[in-house]
Amino acid sequence: GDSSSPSQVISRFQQYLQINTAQPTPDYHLAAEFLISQADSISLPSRSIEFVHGKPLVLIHWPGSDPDLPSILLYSHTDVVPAEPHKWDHPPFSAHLDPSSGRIFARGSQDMKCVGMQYLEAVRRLKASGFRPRRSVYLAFSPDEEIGGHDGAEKFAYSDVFDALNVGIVLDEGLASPGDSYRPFYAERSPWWLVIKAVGAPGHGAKLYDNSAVENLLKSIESIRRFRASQFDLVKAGLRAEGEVISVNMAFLKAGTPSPTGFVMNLQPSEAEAGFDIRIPPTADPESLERRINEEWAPVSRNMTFQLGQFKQKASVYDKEGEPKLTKTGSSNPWWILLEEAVAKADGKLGKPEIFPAATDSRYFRERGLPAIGFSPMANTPVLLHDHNEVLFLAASSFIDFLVHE
Ligand SMILES: CSCC[C@H](NC=O)C(=O)O
Ligand SMILES: [Zn+2]
Ligand SMILES: [Zn+2]
Repeated sequence: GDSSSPSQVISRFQQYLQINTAQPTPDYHLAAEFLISQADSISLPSRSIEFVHGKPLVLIHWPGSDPDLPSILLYSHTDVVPAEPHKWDHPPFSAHLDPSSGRIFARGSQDMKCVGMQYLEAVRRLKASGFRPRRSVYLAFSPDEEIGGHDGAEKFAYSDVFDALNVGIVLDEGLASPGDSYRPFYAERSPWWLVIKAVGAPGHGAKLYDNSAVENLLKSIESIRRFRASQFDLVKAGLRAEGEVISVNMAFLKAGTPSPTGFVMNLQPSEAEAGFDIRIPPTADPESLERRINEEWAPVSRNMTFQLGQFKQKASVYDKEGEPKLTKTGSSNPWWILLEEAVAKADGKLGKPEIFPAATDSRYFRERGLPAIGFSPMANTPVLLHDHNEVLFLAASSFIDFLVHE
């Protein structure tokens, strides 16, 4: 039948969702094969590029009538985070469609196979209507976002292939909106992965003494929790948005002396360690956080040391002058105006520009000085990315309407 009928659109979406591209062993080749077949079916040239062996990036080209103009890059990642199947109502790679509620259950339904498919379906529809864009449009489907993008977006953004595309604007992922307006993102927080370690004298489990490793670590944990609460309070009071505060969450806690039956109970361990996922908005002062870590969270005076991972990411959010890299919003950015107009034409509401709370591949494009807007059009939808029972509400998300209006 009509290749643009809703059931065909949904069935193609399901096919994409059924490809298991979960980290750490994503089936990138099957995904690439599927995406290339989609490009073929709308007669668009495509290629699969392996910046790193076994990790293809699929690049699809819709040539514009004025190819010298800066192009539009519709960007998405093909990998998804792992799922625990027994905790889902439907298997995470079944793409189960519940016909009564119009919900599709799948890992990647929100993050971000829905967006990748919307690009393709929008192009399919526009092309069938006879529309030809003035600027060239590129669709990039990239690997490894969920593990940092180093073998995907980062290599791509710094490649000759990318330079030759003469990209003027990048569209990438955002978040679903529990309310009825769609959420645009103009920046993102920077991840710092902090491990703090305390050492101290071991001793009898019955003895009260100062400076044990666990006591030293717990003092830090208390201080970190106070800071976390102060940030969270700003959000709860409505004074700051989620992306505007520093988040700190414990990722692991490690201490104890192993024994054949578990842990030695009457020995206070000589080492204790904890790991934290910290996210810093581009508007926060990284030096003051580093000071806090040095003086309060891992002070030498308490026999503590620390390690910070993902420091590379820091450079992506601040430029060489130390200024945060934010994509301009509102009337100072003609692309922003176009997005506002497109959403309005599709009878949608656009929310306030937000800072993305986690990391996306957009940072590599912003780092290259390009504007990048995070936009995953799903209104009236709970934010379920990385969660159990990740779902897309077919009726609530405008699915493919927006891009057709752009
Ligand atoms: C810093 S690499 C990890 C990227 C990941 N992105 C989405 O969840 C994140 O944890 O934000
Ligand atoms: Zn994502
Ligand atoms: Zn993700």
